[in-house]
Amino acid sequence: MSATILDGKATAAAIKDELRSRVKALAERGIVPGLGTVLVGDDPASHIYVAGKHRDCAELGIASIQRELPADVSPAEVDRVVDELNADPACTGYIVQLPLPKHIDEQRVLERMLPEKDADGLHPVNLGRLVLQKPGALPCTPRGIVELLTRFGVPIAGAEVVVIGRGITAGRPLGLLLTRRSENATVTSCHTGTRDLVAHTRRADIVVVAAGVPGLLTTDMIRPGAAVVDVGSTRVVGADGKGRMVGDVDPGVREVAGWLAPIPGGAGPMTRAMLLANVVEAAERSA
Ligand SMILES: Nc1nc2c(c(=O)[nH]1)N[C@@H](CN(C=O)c1ccc(C(=O)N[C@@H](CCC(=O)O)C(=O)O)cc1)CN2
Repeated sequence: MSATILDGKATAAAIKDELRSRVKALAERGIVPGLGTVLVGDDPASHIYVAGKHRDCAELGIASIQRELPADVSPAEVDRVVDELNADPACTGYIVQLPLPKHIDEQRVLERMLPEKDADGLHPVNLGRLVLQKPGALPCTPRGIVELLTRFGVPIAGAEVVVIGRGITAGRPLGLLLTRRSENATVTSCHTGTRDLVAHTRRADIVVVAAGVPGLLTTDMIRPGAAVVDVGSTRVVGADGKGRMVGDVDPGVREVAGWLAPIPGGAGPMTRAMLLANVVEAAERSA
């Protein structure tokens, strides 16, 4: 039996429709949310993601503020741009696209942002709020995964969830989100160095893979009927010389899993939709 596909593209489109009316309601009160982006360097994937974020904003009637900086920018210049967005009243929320070039300290830049303008939920204050189960912006990929599972009726409360990968944008905050009282899952945080990884994944009701290792999760590693969410995406060049994205989940898993959020078309589009939700919610809160 083939898995039910957790269609992130269609779900993100439905969420955008829901947000459109909320942006309209804000506009009727004279409030236009404005999303800022800070993009440093020439990483082609980052350029594509940021362009997608601004396309989404244009579709919904959210204003866009774009700041692009060269790969060899000085830390002081990045600080200056962050300070500028912190002070700009037209920018109601913004993100710093990750990863940053090696010579820029990511954590220092995130900490310089005003927590109330952090549209990505990656500022330490917002991550602390997540730990404390207080309201605040949530990281977009974890929020999108929980939303996707919920909308497709995948049981989360009481579920055994294994998250492979502990990065700051996906794996680590996802574990925190799923163990909140409102989600109530039991989470095991694994990584590529976990001893006997398969013993963990085989017990799980839900497996989320965000390790960036193509094909890491194979058919024999999951319980038949489990839900699987692919988050890791790696660009590879095929025999035809063309580039394409591959996930951390082996294609055979589709035949064993009960549900599958694939790459592409699963968690990625939900990440974009949740950024919009964070921006709209922040504007509603400030109104
Ligand atoms: N500041 C942030 N940086 C990064 C984040 C983030 O949430 N905040 N997440 C990722 C990149 N990202 C958004 O920023 C992102 C990644 C992937 C997708 C997506 O829709 N992917 C497609 C496939 C795309 C392709 O084929 O090229 C999919 O899965 O269908 C959206 C957003 C790291 N940095």
